[in-house]
Amino acid sequence: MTEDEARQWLQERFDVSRGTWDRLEGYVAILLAEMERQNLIAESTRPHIWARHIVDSAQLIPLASAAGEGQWIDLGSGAGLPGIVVAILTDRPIQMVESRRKRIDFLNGVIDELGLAGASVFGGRVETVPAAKAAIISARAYAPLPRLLDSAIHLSTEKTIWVLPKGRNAQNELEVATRTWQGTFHVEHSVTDADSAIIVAQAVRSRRKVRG
Ligand SMILES: C[S@@+](CC[C@H](N)C(=O)[O-])C[C@H]1O[C@@H](n2cnc3c(N)ncnc32)[C@H](O)[C@@H]1O
Repeated sequence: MTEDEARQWLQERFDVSRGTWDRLEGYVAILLAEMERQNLIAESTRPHIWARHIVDSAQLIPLASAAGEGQWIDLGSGAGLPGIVVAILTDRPIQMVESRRKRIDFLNGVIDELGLAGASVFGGRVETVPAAKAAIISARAYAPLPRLLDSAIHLSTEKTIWVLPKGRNAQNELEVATRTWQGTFHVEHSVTDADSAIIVAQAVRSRRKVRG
């Protein structure tokens, strides 16, 4: 996908208004400027930021469209991917979880600068976020699936839709995870990278028996 195709994809999928384009472009500019201070995205992806990061994040939104009302929680948000993109393109309240101080400050700065009223940051480890009932949970390049589920199951209910972009390892990670986790899992193709996949899951629960 070229950068032009990426913008076109966004326009067609989200019917992006002028104000929303301004925010997306504002976010890209802030992110690239911050790269002088911290390494937020791989240097090699800089010229392809719209396809590799903005669309790569935005494609999660339609995959979670069946979710009920409630919060979207994004684990290990880092640069704000997909959290900030979701906050710009949807009205859903979103909480980004990030443990590194410099990244927490960056995310809060983006929220302030772009006026993203529905977005907030939990500065700390995912494992320490108070129990919640997220409508949607996302995690991009945060942790392998078994560890990801272990760390965040307390933020979910049976209704939560999990949207989890993965590289080539999606099928392997799924096989390992389903030894200890059950639920409805399926794998979607990524629109930005033929080799990548997105695991979409619901009704995730542990197979481990609770001892009486
Ligand atoms: C490889 S980066 C990916 C960032 C972003 N999601 C993206 O796709 O560009 C992983 C991020 O997860 C954060 N992280 C890792 N383990 C975490 C944990 N247990 N709790 C909160 N954040 C965590 C790291 O600080 C880092 O910013």
